[in-house]
Amino acid sequence: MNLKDYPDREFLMIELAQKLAGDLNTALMTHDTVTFAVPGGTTPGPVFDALSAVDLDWSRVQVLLTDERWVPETSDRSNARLIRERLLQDKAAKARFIGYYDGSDLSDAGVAKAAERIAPLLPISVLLLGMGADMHTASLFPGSDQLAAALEDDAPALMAVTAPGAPEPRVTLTAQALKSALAVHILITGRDKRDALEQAVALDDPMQAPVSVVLGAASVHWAE
Ligand SMILES: O=C1O[C@H](COP(=O)(O)O)[C@@H](O)[C@H](O)[C@H]1O
Repeated sequence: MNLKDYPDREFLMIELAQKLAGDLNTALMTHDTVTFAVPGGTTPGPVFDALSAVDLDWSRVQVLLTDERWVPETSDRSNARLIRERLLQDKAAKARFIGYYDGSDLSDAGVAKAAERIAPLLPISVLLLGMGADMHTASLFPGSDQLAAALEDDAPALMAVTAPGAPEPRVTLTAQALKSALAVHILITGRDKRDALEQAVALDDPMQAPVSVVLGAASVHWAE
């Protein structure tokens, strides 16, 4: 793991946006289209704001979510809503967004269809992940009934999962889809998440600390 410590959050968000833009540009040099997988949640909004203004060939960028809460975009818990409002703006409005939520009840058949839809977009070219203070990443949650299956090497790329204590079901990219990404960045802020990161490194056990599946390959970007 490569840990980058920034003097403050504003600097972190701008620097990380530049780094992601550089990785996307590099991928665009050798591929007609590239896949950019991004998290939802409360942390990445400012990175998306900065990235949306960057001049790159967004028309060849396919944006996927690392995970989604199974709610419509009218909900402020919708990760797709965050992506539309903060990333798919300005220059990045030309990117193609492939969301998961389709208004159906979350069924195995529905998730299998969504997994089929994203299969041609894999492997991920550039992956940005968040992490919770409970060491979850994407929607791979410690204590989730589906975690062991989602960590299997032969798991489908996308699975329906439940997060302990969360109000709605979710879908998540599984460990194998995340691990196949060519460039991996994790964005965390605050002392509690820095402590959680250190705990994840010490545990080195994906069942207790799911984020550890990607730590070996990741650059972790942190500011207080
Ligand atoms: O529920 C989620 O949590 C993580 C972390 O979110 P944050 O609010 O602590 O930044 C996020 O990466 C994931 O995409 C989201 O669905």
